[in-house]
Amino acid sequence: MAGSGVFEEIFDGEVFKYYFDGEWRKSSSGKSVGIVNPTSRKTQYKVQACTQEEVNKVIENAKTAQKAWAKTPLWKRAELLHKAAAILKEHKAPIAECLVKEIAKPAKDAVTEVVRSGDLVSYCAEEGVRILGEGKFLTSDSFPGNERTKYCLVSKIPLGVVLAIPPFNYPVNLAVSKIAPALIAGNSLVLKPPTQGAVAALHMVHCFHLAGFPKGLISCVTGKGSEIGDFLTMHPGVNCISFTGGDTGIAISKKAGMVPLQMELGGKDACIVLEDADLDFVASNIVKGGFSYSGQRCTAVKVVLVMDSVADALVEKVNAKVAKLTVGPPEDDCDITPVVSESSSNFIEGLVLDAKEKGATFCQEYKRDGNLIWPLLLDNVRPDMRIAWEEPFGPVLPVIRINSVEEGIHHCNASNFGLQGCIFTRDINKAILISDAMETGTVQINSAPARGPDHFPFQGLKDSGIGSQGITNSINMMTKIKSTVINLPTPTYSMG
Ligand SMILES: NC(=O)C1=CN([C@@H]2O[C@H](COP(=O)(O)OP(=O)(O)OC[C@H]3O[C@@H](n4cnc5c(N)ncnc54)[C@H](OP(=O)(O)O)[C@@H]3O)[C@@H](O)[C@H]2O)C=CC1
Ligand SMILES: O=C(O)[C@H](O)COP(=O)(O)O
Repeated sequence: MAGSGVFEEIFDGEVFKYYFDGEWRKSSSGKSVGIVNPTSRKTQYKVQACTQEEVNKVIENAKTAQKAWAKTPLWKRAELLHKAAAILKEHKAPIAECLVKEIAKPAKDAVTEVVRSGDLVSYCAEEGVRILGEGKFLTSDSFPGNERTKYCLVSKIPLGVVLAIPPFNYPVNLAVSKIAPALIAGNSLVLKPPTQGAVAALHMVHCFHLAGFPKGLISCVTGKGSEIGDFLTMHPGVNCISFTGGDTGIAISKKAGMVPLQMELGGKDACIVLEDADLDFVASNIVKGGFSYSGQRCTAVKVVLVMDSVADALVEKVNAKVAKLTVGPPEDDCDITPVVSESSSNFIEGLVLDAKEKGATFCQEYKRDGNLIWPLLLDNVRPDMRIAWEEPFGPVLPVIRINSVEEGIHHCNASNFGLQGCIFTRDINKAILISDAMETGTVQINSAPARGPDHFPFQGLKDSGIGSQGITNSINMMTKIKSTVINLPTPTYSMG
């Protein structure tokens, strides 16, 4: 059960505590924030509503802890991360239980998220000792007019305090994807978890606590993003922000100071299907890509752009598979579970009603019970419908019929988003041409979009983000280059 066993100290019996200076504490605000279970729609857990004063102390503390951590040998940092990864995996069951209750993630996927997170932390430790242990050596004589009198030693140094803000859909995995690179690179880390998913994140942080990281190096403050978010992101003590979420990220990037930003935001991932594609294979990918975790993935297939000549056949195959999806509570490991909140369900319903009014073909009857929305394929969607452009973040997938590849590319590139896209065809030459023309951070050929494996670069163009994630890129992003130049009194050429 959440907050029991080794996790007892993170819970006061009513409210989960926040983590500061290596200890679990209650906020002086005396206030808490409720976390509503998307399935029961009742308050499941409560977390502390931290104050600005507490945020100030956490950041001050993180600053001090970072100085000592930067002097800790790289292999020791890696050793602690490996330990945290093992503890995380050992306690996958209670953490997964929180994911089921807080964000209605299907039971098996919840366990997978925790295990994947442990693997990510270990991989990051290994990658860190390799790439941070290497630098560059340059000599001056390669630039015109110079003799070989200067040796430049280039290394990577930490940034300081990294602020990590993950979204609700992967509160553990998208938290460790920021925590592990920050720590291996010698930074300290302040985590502000999403409210839905905060309790799973607090359990994950306790695994780092149990691993024995120095006091103050990792902290976790809870509270509503709308209340403490701006204070955190605009705080002068923060040296880097790594954020994953929706449009909030655009607002943060306008307000944040002169600090490096890593922003992974929304997407409208297009799936372009050509006439020669294997339609059974495509249908499986569309159903998995569009409906897993009820479409609440930034990398979900969010619009199908299919050549008209094969559209009827494809839609029939997709419908046959949609009919087999199980719908119900996450505890039963159903394919389709309630979406995260009532406001999210209402938003999705708004997109569905707009499509209905404008004449889309409903392949299934629209059905909703509370936050549970049955999977729905909308055929013959046209560009004047909101669902053609907006991200439902739910189990509703639009199909747009196209008459040329150019039409598909045009629709994809007219979007404000540019996260991922995918192409299905047996013609690899055509696939490469289309991939090059698509304005997205990643294009998958013959597979639905996906972020993983977690060491692959992951980035969005346009409103989908700034910078690139993936283990190696995140480590690099959370460091700065430092040069030390050795100046010699006389030129020296090797072997000369
Ligand atoms: N590209 C990618 O990698 C991914 C993108 N996403 C995108 O995220 C969205 C869904 O996630 P969701 O959690 O709803 O996204 P939000 O943008 O609503 O929230 C993300 C995080 O920001 C916090 N937050 C809210 N307001 C502020 C603020 N003013 N300052 C700082 N932080 C704030 C939230 O806290 P709180 O919960 O307390 O409000 C949460 O921790 C979708 O658009 C999806 O596409 C999701 C996953 C991956
Ligand atoms: O948050 C998201 O939606 C993820 O970044 C997508 O991850 P996945 O493709 O591995 O599900």
